[in-house]
Amino acid sequence: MTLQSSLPGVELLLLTCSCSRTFDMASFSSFTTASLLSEVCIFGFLMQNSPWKKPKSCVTSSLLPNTPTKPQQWLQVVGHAGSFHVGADGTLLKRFCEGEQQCYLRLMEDTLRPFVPAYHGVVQLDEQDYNMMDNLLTHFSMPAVMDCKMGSRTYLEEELLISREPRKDMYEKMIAVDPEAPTAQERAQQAVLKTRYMQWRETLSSTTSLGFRIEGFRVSANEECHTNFKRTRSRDQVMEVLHNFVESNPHIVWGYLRRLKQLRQVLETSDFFRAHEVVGSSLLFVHDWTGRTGVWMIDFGKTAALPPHLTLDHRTPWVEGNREDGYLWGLDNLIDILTDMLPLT
Ligand SMILES: O=P(O)(O)O[C@H]1[C@H](O)[C@@H](OP(=O)(O)O)[C@H](OP(=O)(O)O)[C@@H](OP(=O)(O)O)[C@H]1O
Ligand SMILES: Nc1ncnc2c1ncn2[C@@H]1O[C@H](COP(=O)(O)OP(=O)(O)O)[C@@H](O)[C@H]1O
Repeated sequence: MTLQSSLPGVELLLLTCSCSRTFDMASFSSFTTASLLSEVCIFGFLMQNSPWKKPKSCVTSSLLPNTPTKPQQWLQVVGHAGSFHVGADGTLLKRFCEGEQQCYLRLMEDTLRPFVPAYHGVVQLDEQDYNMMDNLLTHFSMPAVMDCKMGSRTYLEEELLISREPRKDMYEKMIAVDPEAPTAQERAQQAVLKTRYMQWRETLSSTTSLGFRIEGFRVSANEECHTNFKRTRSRDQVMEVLHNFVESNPHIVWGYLRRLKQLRQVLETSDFFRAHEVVGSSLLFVHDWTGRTGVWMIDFGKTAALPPHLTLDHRTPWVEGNREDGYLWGLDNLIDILTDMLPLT
């Protein structure tokens, strides 16, 4: 397979991946380390400037001015702090997750490939593995970026079955939004179960009512990231946020609609999509002042392969056991709302 990358080691790496669907992680990692040594040196250099350990929302990063390659901007709208490094040549490193790696390997051979960041294999940095992928902001100029979490459920079914300790951090996040939300028992424990927290977030936002929610966006480089959408639930509220993101520019809305309709068409026939429960995955919206727009699927950390006898239509409402995720239902609603944002002709 030929890859869109100027990194020779990376090409070699993916050739290895695509030849063998199952491989030994340990030998894969050491191969990676050896073949990408020069890249890792560059990443080591970049680490001094990386957003490691910064707060969870909206982390910006750019490469040093004397970096030999084109300077890159990167913005983390939401997600776990400390999971990313900006790589060289338009790449991004995300802390390794084997499930996500498996998804990217399959996606590189699926019709969805143009709708996800190109995947370049695993690299190792300070004994930590990373999945290496394209930085989707690379070809934009001072882009506006929005993260929409897709689907009507944000936790895996299997998480319901695992009995976990109630969490104090989630209790704190809950009362920060609504001090009345915890039950008497949760208040006494000062802790909530993760699935209870996730379900509360779903019903408070548009996840339950529309099958997607806006996690955050930033319109221009000199402004803050907006992430205060935990209570953005109704269709009208969502539309208002989308208007703010596109600055009511119909040209941008058209661009996004075209892309989302193409994505929907491909999702409806994708082998990968039919055979996976896609939970917690986002659509990353990117546009810039030139009018360029793009949307990609990102975050496959909680995307799980289904047993061979099971397929999903991604629109049927979820009941425990059917594993439906509401992804396409959410995409239908998102397309509908964007369509209603266009001026009447
Ligand atoms: O958005 P807030 O309200 O902060 O809640 C977050 C998100 O739901 C994360 O999901 P995602 O990664 O899909 O954005 C989830 O990560 P995972 O479920 O992926 O782990 C976090 O769980 P913890 O990582 O367990 O804290 C949870 O605390
Ligand atoms: N390939 C990418 N290109 C550009 N930005 C990305 C890419 N992947 C993730 N991001 C940025 O990082 C954020 C968090 O990504 P995500 O994969 O959802 O992380 P987490 O698994 O920690 O939730 C996104 O909202 C987006 O801003």
